[in-house]
Amino acid sequence: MNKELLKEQAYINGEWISATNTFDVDNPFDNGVIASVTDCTAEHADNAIEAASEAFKSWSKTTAKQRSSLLLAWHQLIIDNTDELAELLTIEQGKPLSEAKNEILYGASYIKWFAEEALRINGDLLPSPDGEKQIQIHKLPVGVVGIITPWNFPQAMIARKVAPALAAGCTVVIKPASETPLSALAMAELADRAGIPAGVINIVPSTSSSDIGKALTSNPKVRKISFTGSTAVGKKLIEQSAENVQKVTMELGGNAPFIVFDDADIEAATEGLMASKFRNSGQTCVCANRVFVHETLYDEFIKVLGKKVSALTLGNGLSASVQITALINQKGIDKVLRLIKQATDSGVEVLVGGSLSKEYQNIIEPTVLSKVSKDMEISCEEIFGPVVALIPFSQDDEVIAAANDTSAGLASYAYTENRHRINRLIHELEYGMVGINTGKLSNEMAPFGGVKESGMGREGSKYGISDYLDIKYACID
Ligand SMILES: NC(=O)C1=CN([C@@H]2O[C@H](COP(=O)(O)OP(=O)(O)OC[C@H]3O[C@@H](n4cnc5c(N)ncnc54)[C@H](OP(=O)(O)O)[C@@H]3O)[C@@H](O)[C@H]2O)C=CC1
Ligand SMILES: O=C(O)[C@H](O)CS(=O)(=O)O
Repeated sequence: MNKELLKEQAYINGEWISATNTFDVDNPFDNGVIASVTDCTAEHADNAIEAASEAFKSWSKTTAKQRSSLLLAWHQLIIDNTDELAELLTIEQGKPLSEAKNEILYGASYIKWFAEEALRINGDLLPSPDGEKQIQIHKLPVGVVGIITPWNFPQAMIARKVAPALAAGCTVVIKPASETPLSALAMAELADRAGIPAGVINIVPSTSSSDIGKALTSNPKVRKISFTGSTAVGKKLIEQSAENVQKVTMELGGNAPFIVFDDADIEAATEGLMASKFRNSGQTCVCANRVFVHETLYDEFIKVLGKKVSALTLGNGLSASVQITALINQKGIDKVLRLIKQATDSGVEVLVGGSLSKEYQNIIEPTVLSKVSKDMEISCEEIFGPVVALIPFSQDDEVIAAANDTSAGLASYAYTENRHRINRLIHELEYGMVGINTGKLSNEMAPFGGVKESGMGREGSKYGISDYLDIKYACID
């Protein structure tokens, strides 16, 4: 592997910084150690915040064109280094190389999108009630942004936050997941090569995540927190951010319903389910988590689906054509096996898979569970593994109520050709995103985000940059 982009130090104020302690990063497939990374403390975070605060003074005064061209230069370097970045991502996160390449391009698409959006941050000139004063509206960068990201998309989740932040004129301090810091550090190296000035992007890898989180939320110089991860941690960060009334963007856990109605095309619906469920071996917050299938299609559906799931290939993400790979760590494996066991102990039937692979220690077999009930733990928790939980249903009212019976509200999916039903689902499904006849929602031009306990704010699209801007109103007589 090309080691040029494998960085093991923190990146603060344009410098690569070592520390007394380091932590190991291992390959989820075989638990082999691939790097030893600087283990930052709260003091490093404080230094990074100071650097970002100082850099903000000049970065926020650059022109939109200057920021746009630097983001485009960064985008191009990421594209030019896609293969190296993808290989690094696969060895630290585990996903198949083909998916890692897609993630690099997906993350890069946000950088290109917000390079363009930087040029469209427009204010307003409004009429005043008395017709005599001038009402000016200015959109200004919020300031230093604290960013905390998860291990499941270690490059794209950073790009999806840093791109709008920099486009708006903000500067950032990033704590990547300790499972997967290498992708973040490689992106910093390419940002440096692109000419993004020192202090604009700072990265503090750390195993002391709560200390770094407290350093970010307790410092009044940090004006915003952007987080993707579990709802539990998101709630803590929202609570902590209240101390300095920081803005927050939260992309939290999901529990996506995937509803197959009686008029659905079974071939299309099973294809959509495969795409939604097995991406990243089921470790995404928008994976189909509960699969409701109309009773009239149920037997045919499980036959078609079972064949496709049984054909999935398992192995090392670096091997071509592998589709299902290791889960991120033992904690993730234990959680999925616990949910499967609780379901089977309650009488649920295993149609495909159901246990740890006999050939690969950290891979769970792609699994299909039949006749799951909506009240089982596997229906109430985010599975985060390659497991399909099938729930039969008969009435529209019943399945919409069941789909909404969760504190999550991120992604939802339905397969039907009935226009009236589609209109009803779009209005009645309590989710930030609804996929109709598709299992793939995410792209840079759409507003990604949830409602209820799946978070707040939107990432991507023309809406994504407003989370990094303040509105200033000037009244001139
Ligand atoms: N919505 C989404 O996209 C995601 C949802 N999840 C959900 O979260 C569950 C747990 O996954 P996991 O990766 O452990 O997610 P976590 O929420 O635990 O971790 C996400 C990020 O938050 C950091 N973190 C953890 N605790 C704190 C804290 N107290 N203060 C500040 N930062 C903190 C982590 O650092 P550290 O490196 O120390 O863990 C990591 O960088 C998954 O099973 C899934 O249900 C997970 C990932 C993505
Ligand atoms: O955190 C996640 O799971 C990602 O946001 C999902 S996606 O944006 O890659 O679909």
